[in-house]
Amino acid sequence: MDDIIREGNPTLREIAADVEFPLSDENIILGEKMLNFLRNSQDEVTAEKMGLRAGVGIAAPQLDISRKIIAVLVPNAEEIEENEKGEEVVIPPKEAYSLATVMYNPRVVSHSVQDAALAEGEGCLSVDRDIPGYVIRHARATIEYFDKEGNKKKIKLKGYNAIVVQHEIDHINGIMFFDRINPKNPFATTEGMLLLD
Ligand SMILES: CC(C)(C)[C@H](NC(=O)Nc1cc(F)cc(F)c1)C(=O)N(CC(=O)NO)CC1CCCC1
Ligand SMILES: [Zn+2]
Repeated sequence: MDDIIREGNPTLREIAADVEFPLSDENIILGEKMLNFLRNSQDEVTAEKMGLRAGVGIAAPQLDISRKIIAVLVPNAEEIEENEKGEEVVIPPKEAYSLATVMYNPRVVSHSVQDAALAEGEGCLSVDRDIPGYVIRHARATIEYFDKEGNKKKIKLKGYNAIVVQHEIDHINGIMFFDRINPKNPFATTEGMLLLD
């Protein structure tokens, strides 16, 4: 999985192919490998050993495979509380992840008029440079996709989950995050835009 291709590789600018159903074993295994890559990258010990940046999402084109497959793994934050002795106590989240899935042929079927952007801007596993600016995305988006059993799913996303999934769906359509930064004023905001921190 360390063979993540970098910007400049034409595959990142292609519109990837829809996957066929029933899924081939190859496409099922590929999805599992992508999700495992994200798990490994979020495990400090493994990430340190493999020199990985903690990933929350990845798209098949980033592995030089031009197919409409994405994997997302968004961790829920743990709570830090103080006990009666004033000691900090770490409370693990009820659910480890707010999103943990492989999506086949995902697409945005509807979205809010309102935009949103991460206040910190975005990066990308395929981009080895910092590109400042607000990446203008939909604040809320309804996503249709197929799961590995071939079931059609429809989910409504908002907040950070909406950002991650839009970032990955962009990859299977040949769009990079910096395409969505205002070239004249990278920190320009649109009417009513949400800034997520
Ligand atoms: C580019 C990189 C910095 C590695 C980014 N990671 C990331 O956001 N890590 C992260 C954030 C958390 F909130 C909690 C956590 F556990 C880890 C990322 O994976 N991506 C995915 C990517 O490049 N997919 O192609 C970029 C993000 C920018 C906005 C959405 C995804
Ligand atoms: Zn990316």
